[in-house]
Amino acid sequence: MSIPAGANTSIILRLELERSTASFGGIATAISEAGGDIIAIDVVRTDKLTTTRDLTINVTDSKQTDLIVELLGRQAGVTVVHVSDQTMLMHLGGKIEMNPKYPIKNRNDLSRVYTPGVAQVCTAIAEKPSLAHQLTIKRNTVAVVSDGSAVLGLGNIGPEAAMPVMEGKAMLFKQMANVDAFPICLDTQDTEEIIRIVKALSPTFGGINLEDISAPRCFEIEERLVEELDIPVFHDDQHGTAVVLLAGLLNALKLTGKELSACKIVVCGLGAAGTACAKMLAAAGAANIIGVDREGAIQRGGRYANRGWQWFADHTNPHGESGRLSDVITGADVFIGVSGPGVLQVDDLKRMATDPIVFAMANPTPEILPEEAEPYVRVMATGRSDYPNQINNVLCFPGMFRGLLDCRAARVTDEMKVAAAKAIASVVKDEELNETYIIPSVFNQAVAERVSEAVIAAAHEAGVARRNRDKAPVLS
Ligand SMILES: NC(=O)c1ccc[n+]([C@@H]2O[C@H](COP(=O)([O-])OP(=O)(O)OC[C@H]3O[C@@H](n4cnc5c(N)ncnc54)[C@H](O)[C@@H]3O)[C@@H](O)[C@H]2O)c1
Ligand SMILES: O=C(O)C[C@H](O)C(=O)O
Ligand SMILES: [Mg+2]
Repeated sequence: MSIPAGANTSIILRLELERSTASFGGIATAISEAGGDIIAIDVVRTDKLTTTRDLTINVTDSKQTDLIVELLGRQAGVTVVHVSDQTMLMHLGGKIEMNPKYPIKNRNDLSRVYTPGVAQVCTAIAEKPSLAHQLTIKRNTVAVVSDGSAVLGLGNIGPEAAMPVMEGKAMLFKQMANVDAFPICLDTQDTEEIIRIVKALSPTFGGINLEDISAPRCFEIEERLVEELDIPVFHDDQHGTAVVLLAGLLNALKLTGKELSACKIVVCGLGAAGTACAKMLAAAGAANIIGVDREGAIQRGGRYANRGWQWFADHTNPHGESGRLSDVITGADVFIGVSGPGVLQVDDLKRMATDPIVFAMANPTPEILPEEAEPYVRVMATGRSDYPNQINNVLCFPGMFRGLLDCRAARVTDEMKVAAAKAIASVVKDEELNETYIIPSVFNQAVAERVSEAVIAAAHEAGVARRNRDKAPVLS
């Protein structure tokens, strides 16, 4: 079992201790020497010779766990019976389940929810398919679709391994915005096949949230589905990320007093998230964006087979800067990382402009760890929940879909995204704004509410809303 660096999880160690030889003081010292923090001790059983205890210990990564087990193994009279991880335990059997809205208590109920009564509802929908929005789960249900090709920053780990992330997204949809979301991980990474399957699934759903599908395939998949379906399709890693990034950056710039249009912004990792973030920043007025991927900076005027990179060649790097990240970071006001772990070094930070803003958003491990970066940056954010400024698309997708479903929007427009970004930014009041509070907490219920209201207003303005909010559902 591998726990990513800085994951800060808890493990439970079951220890069998020989009463005559084991020293609890020695055990506690060994754990603390390894960097672990004991937070609970439970006695499981005792007999004349031995005592068995469960120790709950906070650890930061697998190496710490391994060291604890090794040091305890050296203690006289101590046997490590097993190690379990609380994060793994929370995933036993998956994280979500389906529940009926009503109990079926008698034959009368049965004949309404099922045969024969249900036939009346089926016939009504067959005569008027749009009634599916009122008489089925379509009204409040979103498919979270992944092919497992770009799961967090873990890469192409396949559909089964993607499921825990998609289940987590479904939990967040429900908790933040009361949207019923269902994880669907596909055993194909073929663009045409994904489009065909999602189209075939669409009658069940009121919206499609594409998740963790790698660039550049994700661009074509989303575009075609938007064109060919009459329900909203939203690639979260592109647009959700871009929305939240813009919200955080607008607030961070208020602190540094710099104008977006005057900032040099380096975007590192030009995949789904990086391309969408750069497009959003350009639309908001950024004029000096430089995109960097593994091979270095994208050159203005260059030709690239990757259509995301071609956008960078056509629209960014106005001064023709070249080289690797460590070259183009010189003089940058803002670093946006959506690439992978450890890409940014402390020396790079030292070459940035005054009051640097660093959003190291790769998950689960950021481009630079906050504790390394903090002394050299003015505003720091990561994508993770264990850091105060969490720039994560969870601040967008629940409220975005709540709004889309409520007004039955046909699609997501650029205006809706900008409105969502401003709504998120507005939750942090100017008088509250500071270096460790540029973006609201994901637990702030006002976020999803404000995002959905902003999305509904923008949908009506753009003429893509198909349901007036104040209207009661009509059945004919
Ligand atoms: N915080 C958030 O809300 C959020 C949202 C979306 C994605 N992300 C993170 O962003 C990262 C990318 O996600 P994606 O969906 O865009 O994936 P993707 O596969 O579409 O793109 C990743 C890109 O990063 C590049 N890259 C990887 N390592 C690099 C390195 N060392 N230097 C330069 N470029 C590098 C790849 O070549 C690729 O172009 C992941 O770590 C993901 O977890 C964070
Ligand atoms: O899943 C997350 O936490 C954010 C984002 O969708 C990612 O892929 O990293
Ligand atoms: Mg994602």
